[in-house]
Parts: sequence; structure tokens; C-alpha cells
Amino acid sequence: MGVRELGLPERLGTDGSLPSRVTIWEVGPRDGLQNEANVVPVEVKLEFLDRLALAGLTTLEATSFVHPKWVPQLADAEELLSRLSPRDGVRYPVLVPNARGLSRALAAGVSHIAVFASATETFAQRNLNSGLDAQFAMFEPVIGQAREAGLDVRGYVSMCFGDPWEGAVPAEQVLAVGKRLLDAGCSQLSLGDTIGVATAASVEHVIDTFTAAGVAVGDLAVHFHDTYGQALANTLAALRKGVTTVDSSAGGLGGCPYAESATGNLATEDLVWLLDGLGIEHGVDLDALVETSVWMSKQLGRPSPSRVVRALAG
Ligand SMILES: CC(=O)SCCNC(=O)CCNC(=O)[C@H](O)C(C)(C)COP(=O)(O)OP(=O)(O)OC[C@H]1O[C@@H](n2cnc3c(N)ncnc32)[C@H](O)[C@@H]1OP(=O)(O)O
Repeated sequence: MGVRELGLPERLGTDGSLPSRVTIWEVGPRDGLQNEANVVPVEVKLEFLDRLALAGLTTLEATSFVHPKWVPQLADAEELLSRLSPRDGVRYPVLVPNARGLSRALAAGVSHIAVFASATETFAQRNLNSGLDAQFAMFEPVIGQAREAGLDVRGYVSMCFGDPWEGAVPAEQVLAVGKRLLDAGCSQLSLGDTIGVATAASVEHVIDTFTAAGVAVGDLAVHFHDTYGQALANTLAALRKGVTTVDSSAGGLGGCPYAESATGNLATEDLVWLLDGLGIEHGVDLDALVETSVWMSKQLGRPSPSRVVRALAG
């Protein structure tokens, strides 16, 4: 069952300024599984990816080519991609931090990568062993070489709305990091609320800061974590600002190994329920997705934190 079967009026209470279609950028296989205490077997990861594709998701962030000692949960990136049977119409972007990561990703035959910058000094040090300014010496050549090789490059910016060590993060600082990634050749920026502290007002403020600086809202995506239960409200605020790409994680898996206060991502099922209620197209079969998350919960040995999964799985 979905929200449409309830016969509720679509676009209830909205001003009609919402997009008609949203692209869901599914991060469960990467952002979700990178934070699991145990390494998930590659066979389970492959089945997870395939189930997500069959449920209608067309962007599946598959894994990371980061240092295996930093994120052992994704140390099987080469094996995963070599055994993956890509589905037609589905893209499988991967995270790449540096030149070594790019050469591994190119050898694995990827066509879409994402670099991941930090909006703060402390998280750049903790997550990348780098610094707020120094991180660009790592990313800029990677973006240039990837573009030359014909790859599409997304840029993540982490800690856009608050940082566990530095507190509030000025929107101008987020803009400076994001602009540098776009200027280096990223085609899209994903604005990350890595620890889930954003509220609708701060989301609007950061998006307004980018658009006032001339960044097209179509080049922005949002990436929310649900630590304080704000992920859906924040998503709605972003949609109202014209954002059309939303990151989420099947079943609400996720977190970040280098930011302990980061809990699960916005659950894809919860996002789908919201989009359905707003009459926004997304192409995902909710029942198939819930089945996938129930299956994944069994593999991980704990229930999904997604409210929609809990409600529909009975
Ligand atoms: C918000 C989020 O969710 S972001 C995603 C979650 N966080 C992450 O994935 C963290 C990723 N961070 C990292 O992998 C690391 O911090 C790095 C690779 C960026 C930098 O780590 P450093 O230790 O400074 O790397 P450095 O360049 O000094 O290289 C050290 C060694 O690692 C190796 N190495 C570096 N990068 C990689 C890579 N991408 N893949 C494999 N090996 C690598 C080098 O070859 C070198 O090996 P050697 O000692 O045998 O010569």
C-alpha cells in the first residue's frame, strides 16, 4: 500500500512551486554499508544493488575507492564492480578521494565518480587527513583527469549545516567549497547535512546563498541525515526551493565512520511516501523497495529505522 491508495488530495497545502519529478540518488550501498560494524559479504551487496535497481532506482552509489584501512567495509570495491551485472538505464557512481582512488576506479571501468570535500577544517582533517584548503590539491587534479577520461563527476560537500567539532558552519564557507568544486568541473553538488542538525530554515538559507551567487538550483542536490527527525522537513524545504535531486538510503541505513554523531540517512521509503503525497514522479516501486529493506534488515540482523518500512512491513 502507498499514500496514493489513501485517496488523499495530491499537492495538499503546497503552493504549486514543487518540481514535477525528482531523481532519487540512492546511497544505501555506499553511505549505508560503510558504517556497518561488520563487513557485509560481497554477495549480499550485489543482491542489494540488484534489488534496488529492480525496485526502479536509477542511481545507485555502489561503493568507494577510498583507502581500505580507512573504510574496511568497502575494501571489496574492485570485486564488487567486477561481479556486478549493470542494469540498463542504471548508473553506479562511486566515491573517489584522490589520484590512487581514481586510477582504481578507472581500472574498474566506472563512468561516474563523486569526490567528497568538507566544509570545515576539522572534518577535512578527520575524514581526509587533509585540511579545508589543502583538500583541493587532492580533488582538483582528480576532477580534471576524470573529466578528461569522459567521466561525470559529482561533488559532495560535508558538514554544510553544522559540524560536531566546530559548531555552526557559515553558509559563505559552504559556498566557497562548493564553488571550487563546480569551477573544477563537478556537474552537481550534493549539500550534506552529515550529522543531521539542519532545519528547514538553514536549508533554505544555504540554498539561497548558492543561488544568489549564480549557482543554478538544478546543479544542487541535498543529502540529509535524520538524527533529529528533520530530514523530511528539510527535503520539503529544498524541493520548494527547486532542488530536484535528493539523496537517500534504502531502509535508512547509514552514518559516517568519521563523524560519530551521524546517524542514518533519510530513508528512501520515507522520501518516496512524501513524494507520492505531493504528486511528484520518482519511478520507484515502494512495495519492492520495502521488501528489499526488510530483506536487508535480516542480513544485518536489526530492524530498519525507516518509519515507512516499519509501517508497511507490519
Ligand atoms: C561524509 C562521508 O560519508 S565521506 C565518506 C566516508 N569517509 C571516507 O571514505 C574516508 C576516506 N578517506 C581516506 O580514504 C583517506 O583519508 C585518504 C586516502 C583520502 C587519505 O589518506 P592518507 O593516509 O593521507 O593517504 P596517503 O596519500 O598519505 O597515502 C597513504 C597510503 O595509502 C595509499 N592510498 C591512498 N589513497 C588510496 C586509495 N584511494 N585507495 C587505496 N590506497 C590508497 C597510498 O598508496 C599509500 O600507500 P603506501 O603507504 O603503501 O605508499
